[in-house]
Amino acid sequence: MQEKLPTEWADVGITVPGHAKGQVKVFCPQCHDQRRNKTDKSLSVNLEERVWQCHYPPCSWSGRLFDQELLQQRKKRVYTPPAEPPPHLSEKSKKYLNSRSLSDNTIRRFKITDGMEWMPQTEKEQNCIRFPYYRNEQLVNIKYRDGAKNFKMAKDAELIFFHLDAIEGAEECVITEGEIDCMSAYEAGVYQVVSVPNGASKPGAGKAAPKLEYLDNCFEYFTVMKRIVIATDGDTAGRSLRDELARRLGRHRCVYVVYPEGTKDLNEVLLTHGKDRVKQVLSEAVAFPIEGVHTVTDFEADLDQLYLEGIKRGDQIGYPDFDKLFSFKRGQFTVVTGIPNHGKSAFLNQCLVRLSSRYGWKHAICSFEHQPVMHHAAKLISCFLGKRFDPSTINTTQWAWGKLFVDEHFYFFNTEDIELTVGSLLDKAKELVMRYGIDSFTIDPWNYIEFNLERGETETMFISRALTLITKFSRAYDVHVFLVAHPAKMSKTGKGFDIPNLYSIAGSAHFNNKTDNGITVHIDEMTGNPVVYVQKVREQPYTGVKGHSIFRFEVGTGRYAELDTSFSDEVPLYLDRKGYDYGLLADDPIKFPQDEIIF
Ligand SMILES: Nc1ncnc2c1ncn2[C@@H]1O[C@H](COP(=O)(O)OP(=O)(O)OP(=O)(O)O)[C@@H](O)[C@H]1O
Repeated sequence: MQEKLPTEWADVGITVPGHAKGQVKVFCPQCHDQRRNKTDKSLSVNLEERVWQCHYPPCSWSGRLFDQELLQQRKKRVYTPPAEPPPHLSEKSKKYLNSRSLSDNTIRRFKITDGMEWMPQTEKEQNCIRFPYYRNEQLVNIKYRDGAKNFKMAKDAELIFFHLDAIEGAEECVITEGEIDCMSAYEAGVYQVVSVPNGASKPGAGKAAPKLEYLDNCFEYFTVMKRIVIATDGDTAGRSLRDELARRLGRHRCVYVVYPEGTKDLNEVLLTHGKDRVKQVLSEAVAFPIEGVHTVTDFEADLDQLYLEGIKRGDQIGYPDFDKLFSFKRGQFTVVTGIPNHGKSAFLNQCLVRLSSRYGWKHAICSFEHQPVMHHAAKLISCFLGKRFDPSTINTTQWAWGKLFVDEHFYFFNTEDIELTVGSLLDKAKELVMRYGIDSFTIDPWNYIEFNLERGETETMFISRALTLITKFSRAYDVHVFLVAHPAKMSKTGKGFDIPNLYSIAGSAHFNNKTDNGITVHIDEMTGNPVVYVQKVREQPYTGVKGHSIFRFEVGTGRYAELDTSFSDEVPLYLDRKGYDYGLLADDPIKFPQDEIIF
């Protein structure tokens, strides 16, 4: 089925006056023909947000336009390489590069040129240095940088590493945070060096980890690599990029640069201390702590950052009560338990959907309960859209949107095809970290895992070993692992089944001792409401605290709403400007000022 997501007003039959700005009222193409009041412009159109809503209640048609560029980039991956720029470099730009200790030879080697270019930041043409990006000697992209350090990449061009051809077939390389640092390493005689194309974005609360689209596009260049020296800047943003690069490329083969006092990147080292020191700094790069014994010196910079910024709360999924109890952090291990059919998987689905729609989390799911995986995808689409899975409730536009959303954020294991030991599931998850940068991994449920007991090992000993492996994986790969586990048979009192906790899980008390967090989903038999109990929080009170939150469950959509709040029946329409660039914020209904409603 080839649906087209609307990108122009004409695609949805809306006519807006050419000069219109802000918010306008127009005839609704869905209901105007059937209306008796032909003068009623019942459709409110917000031209900036690119959303609309009909205020004639029987119609209530609403929707949003999609960003053509975003869709092209994301779905079709159609890129347009820029034209080869003229080989001109002004004396002024050359002087600037020379002043950064870059020789004419290096400037020529990297084919640096300059020329006038329209810059969105200043809204005028500026003289810009052009850093060309090649793959197989073909120009793929250009970075333009003006004198005030504003930069932009070529329009619709593919994001790849700068100087990529230099690492083809290499077993060792250096990755820098900018072109000048990359050229500085080259200047110092380190030739297998590349730079990320768009620096490091400043991390912030509620902001997703840096998205390394360029790594997805160049992944094969790193498959044979044995040692990767990460030379991002020594500031907070640079460290965050460093950590994500190492997570994606595998910490075991990555080392990172520690800069001499008073410098924060390779170019500063070159300027201040010269070429030999650049080489020395790169050769003395230190390993990421994976396991073993550490001293404060090993992680001093990160510790200082913790001191300055404090321990951060994790990502909150947007339920006011539940958010006070619990937040989600990568690198942790959470067990979800509850009596069969009380909604463990359903609640987890809802959490995963919200973590994606709010923060862009990507999830790998090994679910034995949800097979074939297509059915699971359908449930997630329903939950995301807040619509029953039925063509009469989900129109083709919403359907296309839902598919795009699940396609971008979920990777499903086909449980028929894989060995079901903890080791092999984690190996598969490691692959997905490196290939797609997954943020969470769900195993649902535990009792399908094969117990491959070692000689003399009891079931309890095996569980302990398996949970240790999972914890190590979550820490080393900075992935939140969700493990759904059933309780042993629960006893029943007059008020219904007892509420299970981590000690109730069949097999071992290790489920309590060896996990970071424990959540129970339990239907209160007196009220029928699902109640979510946060039973254990390792990082109390930072990640959360113990307590419970009462929900309602919408069977048709699989959505949860807190007790006194309503289910949003709107397709999420908002463009989230707060940081996450996918532009979807589920459950936020479109808002128009009430006083503008005209019937
Ligand atoms: N609170 C609820 N009210 C009504 N139906 C529910 C509720 N919670 C879940 N369900 C439905 O019950 C079925 C089982 O839910 P789910 O798989 O999430 O439960 P579970 O606790 O994970 O069960 P199991 O232990 O068997 O895997 C699903 O069809 C789901 O839609």
